[in-house]
Amino acid sequence: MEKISSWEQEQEWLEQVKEKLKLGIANLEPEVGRLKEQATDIRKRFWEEVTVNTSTEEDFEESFFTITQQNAVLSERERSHARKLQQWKNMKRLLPSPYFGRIDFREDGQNAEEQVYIGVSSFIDEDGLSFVVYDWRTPIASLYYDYPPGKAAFDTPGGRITGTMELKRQYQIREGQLQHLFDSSVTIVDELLQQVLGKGADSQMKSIVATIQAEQNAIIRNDTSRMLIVQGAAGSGKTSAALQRVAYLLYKHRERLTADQIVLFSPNPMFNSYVSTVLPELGEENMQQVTFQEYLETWLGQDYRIEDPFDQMEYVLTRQTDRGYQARLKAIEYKASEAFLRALQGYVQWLKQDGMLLNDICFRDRVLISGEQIKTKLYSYDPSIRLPNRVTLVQKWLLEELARLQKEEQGASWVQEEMNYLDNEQFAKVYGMLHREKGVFDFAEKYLRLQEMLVHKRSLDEGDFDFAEREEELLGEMIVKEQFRPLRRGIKRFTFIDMNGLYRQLFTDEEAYREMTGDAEVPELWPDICGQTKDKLGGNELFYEDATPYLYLKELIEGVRTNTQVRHIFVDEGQDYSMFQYEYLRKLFPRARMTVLGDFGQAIFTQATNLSGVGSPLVQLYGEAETTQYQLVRSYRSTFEIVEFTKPLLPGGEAIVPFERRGRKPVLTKLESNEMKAERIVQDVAKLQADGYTSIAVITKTAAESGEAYASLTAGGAAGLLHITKNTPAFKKGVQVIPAYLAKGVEFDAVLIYDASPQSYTRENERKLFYTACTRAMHMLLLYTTGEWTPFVDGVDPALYELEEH
Ligand SMILES: Nc1ncnc2c1ncn2[C@@H]1O[C@H](COP(=O)(O)OP(=O)(O)OP(=O)(O)O)[C@@H](O)[C@H]1O
Repeated sequence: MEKISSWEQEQEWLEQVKEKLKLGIANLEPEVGRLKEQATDIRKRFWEEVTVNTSTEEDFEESFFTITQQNAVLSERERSHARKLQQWKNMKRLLPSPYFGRIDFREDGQNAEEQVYIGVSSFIDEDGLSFVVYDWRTPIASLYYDYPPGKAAFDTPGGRITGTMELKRQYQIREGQLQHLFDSSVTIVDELLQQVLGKGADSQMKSIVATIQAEQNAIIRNDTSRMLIVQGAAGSGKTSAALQRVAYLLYKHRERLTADQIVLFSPNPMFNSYVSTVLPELGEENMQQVTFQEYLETWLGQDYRIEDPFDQMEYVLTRQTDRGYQARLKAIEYKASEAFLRALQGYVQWLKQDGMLLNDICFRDRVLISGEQIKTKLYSYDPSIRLPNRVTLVQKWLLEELARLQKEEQGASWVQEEMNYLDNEQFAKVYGMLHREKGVFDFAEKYLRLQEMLVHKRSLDEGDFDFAEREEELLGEMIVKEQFRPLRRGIKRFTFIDMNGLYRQLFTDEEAYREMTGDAEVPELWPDICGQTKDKLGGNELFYEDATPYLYLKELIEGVRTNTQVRHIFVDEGQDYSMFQYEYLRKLFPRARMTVLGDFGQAIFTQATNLSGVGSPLVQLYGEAETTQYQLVRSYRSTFEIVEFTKPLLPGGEAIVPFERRGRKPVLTKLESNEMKAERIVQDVAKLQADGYTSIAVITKTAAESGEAYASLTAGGAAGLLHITKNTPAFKKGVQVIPAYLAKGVEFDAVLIYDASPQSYTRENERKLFYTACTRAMHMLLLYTTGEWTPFVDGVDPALYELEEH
């Protein structure tokens, strides 16, 4: 390829590439259509083409051979179709914007330099050999992200390649037209990034492939660590890096890894919808997205009503004057701690010797197998066998016992009675069941004949009589079996273990607790904590802070459920998960690698985990050798002015580096009354909208405050406000009223902090909430109060904001 340098040459090249793409698309189009037809056709005619003949061994072999052959042809067609379709889709995706970057690279020892154009997928020329566009995930493309012009190197499966990057160019191409072109040198800031970040917020996240920064690229491409921990400031691109990483892994391991083997844990369902478009935009399928709460519901939802983290948060933030508040706070902290984790492990050791609580297995108000019997059985096994293994043995024994008791039960008088009262419909049902049961299929056939005989009033001969008896026996068996079904199901679900009692038993007195847990430390206010926990359990409810420990204990006793399919777990907002949750995830997904992204500066939940640094428990999860930690300190979301204002809100915030994108300083407005405040906010929102901002959030501290704000702003004349609650399924563009903890992970053009007074934000746990709320703003941040300012603002240099007092 000739060296392309001027704007005209670039335009010409773009036209050529577009032509090539159009040609490629046109060439493939009929083929894609035809292949699809062919595949459906073969599927349709599959059985017409093969005649199955099993009369002799040869015939059978021949049939088998034809089927296998047909199948192979079909699979190949389908594979080829999938490949071609993918190529075709990729070309169509490239057409409006074929590439976003270019590097000219001269490999050491080579004379010629290569011009490498980079886009969202690869495009190979007609010759089938030369790349017109390189996928951003190819090894050579990493040069674009990792280096300024000059000496550079990249890793390939065959080793490291070194050389010199002569040129690094960025393009903005929209609807096939070249709009801008930037050449970067060592000193120039990333102009494309400037442009991208200057745009408005969207209700859905965008991909960042054109402007991935070197520090983010390292995270995206790390493919060696079992555990990858990213601690990054607000707006530093953690979620973005996570999503591009998913796309990278899917590309790199496309032969082995599929999107459903990757799970992303999201902070709330709304966030799911926010990020759900990024991967499809990159031509990849979405990974599985879940919230931890959904997991808890799956495993415990049948037995308990589980509080969700938002209700817990609301309690922590609003119920300071409640009796027992301090104890609950202590409990939340303790139940998320490593100390409690160890205590539960100690408890299971203790249970190995004694103390298991087991439920009677009852049937028709009778105890069939008593808890005592089960206990005796459990402790009769060799004590060196692990508890869950013994529980499994007991389970097996119980199922056998149940089968025996079921047989015995068949002679009981109630069975006879039931049989007499079977109406036609039930009879038919039982008959139907008999028919379905493979083993009694024959019997059912005979039964039919018997019925027929009865209908035709034929007298029964001796043989028939035997048969009727057998029928009765089988009917009896069916009846008992049906009634025993819940018992069997229960045993399979381990309901013979009194889990509620076992968890509750921990929360008795201090001495007993110590004894059962191998001398675990007891937090302050233990008696109150015990009372609260037991009250909840009594009503078959679980506090959020109890749900994971409860599940953890359950798994330690019953054996761990595992999912070996999943290969990658991503945990976003990772600071909001407790060690318990991590420990649980590690056990649940034994074959998965984990990527945890979070910001301790936004750790608004009491059970937060510090992700990085010395003594981070997260590093211990897989051990230091298997863990890589990254720090992201550059903040991309907010303007320079907003970042400078939010930095001092956090201890250690001075390490955060703003990106050079300028805007207005945050505006702090003090008003005399709530009415005036509402009026002013309504005016400000209108002004922001007039200035072209479309995504605006009035952020409150709690859901309760959101309700108030929504009412007072609506009364103040605001129309069409969106009131966001934990049940809102997806983001929409517009003006929203939203509690800070639901705004986690997302962003808005403008943020209005509804009440920045000391009443809302004073306590240490409110500092991070305040920081989280302020850092949602991309371009404008406005704060309001009717009295004093929160002490967190008092600590900020007044030169960093504009103050208006009315
Ligand atoms: N390299 C990049 N190029 C373009 N935009 C970027 C880049 N990195 C981050 N951004 C943008 O910065 C904003 C913040 O990114 P993201 O939400 O991924 O950050 P985060 O670290 O997860 O933030 P938080 O912790 O506050 O939720 C997004 O609008 C994202 O598109």
